[in-house]
Amino acid sequence: MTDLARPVPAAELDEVLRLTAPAVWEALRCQAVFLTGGTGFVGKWLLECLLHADKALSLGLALTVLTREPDKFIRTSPHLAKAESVTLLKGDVADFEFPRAAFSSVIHAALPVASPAAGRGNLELLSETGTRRTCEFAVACGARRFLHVSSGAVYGQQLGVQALTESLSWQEFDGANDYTRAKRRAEAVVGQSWPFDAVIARCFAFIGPYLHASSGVAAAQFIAQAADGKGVVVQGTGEAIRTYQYAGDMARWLLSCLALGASGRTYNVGGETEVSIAQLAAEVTRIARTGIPVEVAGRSTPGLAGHRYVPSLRRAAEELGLANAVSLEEGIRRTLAWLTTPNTTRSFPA
Ligand SMILES: Cc1cn([C@H]2C[C@H](O)[C@@H](COP(=O)(O)OP(=O)(O)O[C@H]3O[C@H](CO)[C@@H](O)[C@H](O)[C@H]3O)O2)c(=O)[nH]c1=O
Repeated sequence: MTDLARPVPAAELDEVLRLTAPAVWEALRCQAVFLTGGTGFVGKWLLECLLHADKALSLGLALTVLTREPDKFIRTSPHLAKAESVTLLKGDVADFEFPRAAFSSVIHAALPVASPAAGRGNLELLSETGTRRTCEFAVACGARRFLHVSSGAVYGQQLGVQALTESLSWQEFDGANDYTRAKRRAEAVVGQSWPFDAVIARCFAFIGPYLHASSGVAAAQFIAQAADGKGVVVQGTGEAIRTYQYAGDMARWLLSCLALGASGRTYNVGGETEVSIAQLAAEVTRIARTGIPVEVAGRSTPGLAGHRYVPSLRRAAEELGLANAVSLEEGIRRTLAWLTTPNTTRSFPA
């Protein structure tokens, strides 16, 4: 997959650098950061932004990325994997050998990977095991800060709730799907008593470079179809409601959570503009100018997050001063540009 190697345009990384509170970069100065999930969508964006800031601000960062397939990461993302301040550590999050180095921060962004043959409950177990292993490593390496990249999926179905707030609770046996249960289990591990500052970021839905159609999520598929000049096909009825945050905003928010989040606190990370899946398909089609009408297949495709998946962003705004800078329209434009213009260097309005 050659497109994996296409970096994020420098102008976007400059934008993240400019919009991030200086206190975030100062908190990260001279840090040794250990990252699980560094080769996924979230992890690659964090690496891009950290490497860019490291260079621009001479932060003196040392970034260690745990990966099951270092060779593949080197092959597909050499600009990240071979960066001077990046070290790759081969291993699985469930049982990796602890390196003997000290780290100041740990970011746990790894998703549990369960084979399709794995039985029910396996994803939960993997999620818990990997998170516990990462927390134990954070203790062993003396980390002071721990960012757990969780998901808004933990809320499950909250009927009648307009915007999901961090203080909402859920019943353990509420019929939630495997993914939701796995993410809840991971949060429960992070919530135990550890000797580091743990901050939980609950990530919602995103668009942007590195989100590939193969991820299976609707937005990535729609944008990829349009980028290929094809008509957008909505598999479901298109009635589900989502908000989408642009990846650069996501990375900026996550780094702010890591550096400035209160210990033991949870923050939603997501977009604010509500769209139905059908509206999203129409918007992608309009912006890409394919001229091909959206097809709504109306098949049963429940998605991972249920009908309404809208975060309250008040806590992130009030406590961390965070706001989204990239609109849904601009985010779609940038994602299309990334897919269709290799190594694009175009700049964006401030
Ligand atoms: C793939 C696909 C989905 N859909 C529908 C099903 C759902 O009602 C809605 C959204 O589905 P998806 O985008 O697949 O998944 P969704 O439930 O939003 O998953 C969200 O929540 C997940 C759990 O937090 C996150 O991991 C995802 O990043 C995030 O997008 O769109 C379509 O109409 N057409 C499609 O082709």
